[in-house]
Amino acid sequence: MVSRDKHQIEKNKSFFQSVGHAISGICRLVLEERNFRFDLIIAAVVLIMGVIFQINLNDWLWLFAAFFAVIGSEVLNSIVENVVDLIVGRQYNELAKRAKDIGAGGVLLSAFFAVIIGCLIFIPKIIEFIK
Ligand SMILES: Nc1ncnc2c1ncn2[C@@H]1O[C@H](COP(=O)(O)OP(=O)(O)OP(=O)(O)O)[C@@H](O)[C@H]1O
Repeated sequence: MVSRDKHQIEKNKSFFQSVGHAISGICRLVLEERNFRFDLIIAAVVLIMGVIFQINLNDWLWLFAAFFAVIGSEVLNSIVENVVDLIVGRQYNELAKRAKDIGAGGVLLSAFFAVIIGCLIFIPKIIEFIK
């Protein structure tokens, strides 16, 4: 979704205008970032598993922390990619590669954290279920 204030470069005039641009940014993430959509699908599956296994409040808090760690790093990675592309355009640049690879590394680390949280919460429950 493209913002209605297409050519605006001044500061937002109201809180609602700020929120509108923020929602437009989230829509861009969903529509244009494949990995972000993948994260949302995984989050939906984990949410369903949490309901099925009736996990407790503490487990839900850890899952939300893991979810927002991954989403946060995806957002930062997308910002890095866009800013790098804005600066270097479509030409190879060693510093551009470094910035993008580090951004991708941050996402990988947060995904690793989320997988550990998911395993610690669900593996005992799955073992209990199949016993
Ligand atoms: N301008 C550039 N100069 C050098 N290397 C680049 C440049 N643009 C991209 N790369 C390399 O290509 C990789 C992928 O690029 P980019 O992050 O733009 O693609 P992507 O498919 O959107 O990545 P992701 O899967 O993380 O969303 C980067 O991690 C980097 O190694």
